[in-house]
Amino acid sequence: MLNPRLITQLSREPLRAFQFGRGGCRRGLKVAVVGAGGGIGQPLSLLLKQNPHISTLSLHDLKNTPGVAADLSHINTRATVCAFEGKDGLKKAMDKADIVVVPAGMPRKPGMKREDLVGVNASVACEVAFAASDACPGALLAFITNPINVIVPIVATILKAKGTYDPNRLFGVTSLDVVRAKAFVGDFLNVDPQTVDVPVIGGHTGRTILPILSQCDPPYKGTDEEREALIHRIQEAGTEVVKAKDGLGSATLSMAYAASSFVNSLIKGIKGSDGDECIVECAYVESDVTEAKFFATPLILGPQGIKDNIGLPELDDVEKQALDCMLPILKESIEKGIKLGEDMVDHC
Ligand SMILES: NC(=O)C1=CN([C@@H]2O[C@H](COP(=O)(O)OP(=O)(O)OC[C@H]3O[C@@H](n4cnc5c(N)ncnc54)[C@H](O)[C@@H]3O)[C@@H](O)[C@H]2O)C=CC1
Ligand SMILES: O=C([O-])CC(=O)C(=O)O
Repeated sequence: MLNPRLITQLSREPLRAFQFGRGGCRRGLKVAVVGAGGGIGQPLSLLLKQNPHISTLSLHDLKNTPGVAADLSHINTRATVCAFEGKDGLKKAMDKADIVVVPAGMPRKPGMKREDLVGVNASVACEVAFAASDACPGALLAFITNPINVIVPIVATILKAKGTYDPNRLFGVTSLDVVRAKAFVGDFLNVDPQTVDVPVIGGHTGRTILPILSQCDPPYKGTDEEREALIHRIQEAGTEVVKAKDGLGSATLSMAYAASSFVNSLIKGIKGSDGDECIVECAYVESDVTEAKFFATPLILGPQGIKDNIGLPELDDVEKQALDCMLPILKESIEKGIKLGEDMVDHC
């Protein structure tokens, strides 16, 4: 066990890389968490430490990762935990990673929209995209950083300019919308939410979050008013948490749960499914399913990331109207992201 004074001393060293566990990082599936010291990053790292397929869990943040890594390294599961800090540590943390999951960046405060975070968070995404191009060009990249609708097009544009873009390997994580839809529908129907299946398509702000209740399993039964209220609650659930936390940030624990489930599915895809099992997750990816160049739909995951885009679920008339309403909003965010990405290619 490393004693805390040694960690403090080490953290002043310029290399800023530490390994905890038996004999350093072992070969195997490597998952890097960028933003690992934050509200989402810490519980997400805890959940990922429990995945037996991960042999190296590589934690990066601007500071404080040695403490988080030392703490996690005492858990008796397979993954060796490595800690990296600062800008210099980013590429080292991501070196030859199989999966990079990114909960780095600023969260909302009450009164803010997710879009208000672009100014700060675009540069974080840009740094990660540049580092990924050099350190792990074949990795699956899962961005949690808001606003997802803009951040993913920024990253795609930068990766394209660097010649390392593979649309099957870049994901905006929207699984919290699915987790919430399952929780709220389960509550409404008075059934175990784990047994609920409901696709959520589109993007990750307000009206661009579209739960397809017509395809819910078990079938959703409610009046039109109840259905409208339920959809509105799913769309505004992030704001519900921001208000409840009253200035102390946005969803962290439910997001960590949703992101770890998503990463576990990516891992299942990489490892190959057992028999006929199909690994399906909704995520915001490059898409030709609608007029929007990026769009979340259910995806089949495989060893190279997206194996197949299942496309739009069947929609009823109300859902078709909601889709028409959301597309201009989503397209504007995507254009903004592409433009920002082009501007950042030379300046990041
Ligand atoms: N996709 C989704 O469904 C959700 C997305 N989010 C977003 O996730 C992001 C993180 O949220 P929290 O963990 O609550 O925030 P937080 O502030 O608690 O943690 C963010 C961490 O990122 C680190 N960071 C900032 N810039 C960095 C950089 N350049 N390199 C490495 N690390 C850096 C910070 O030091 C901090 O530890 C926010 O943008 C938030 O809006 C939050 C909830 C749901
Ligand atoms: O609402 C926020 O700012 C965080 C988020 O994306 C969510 O909880 O869905």
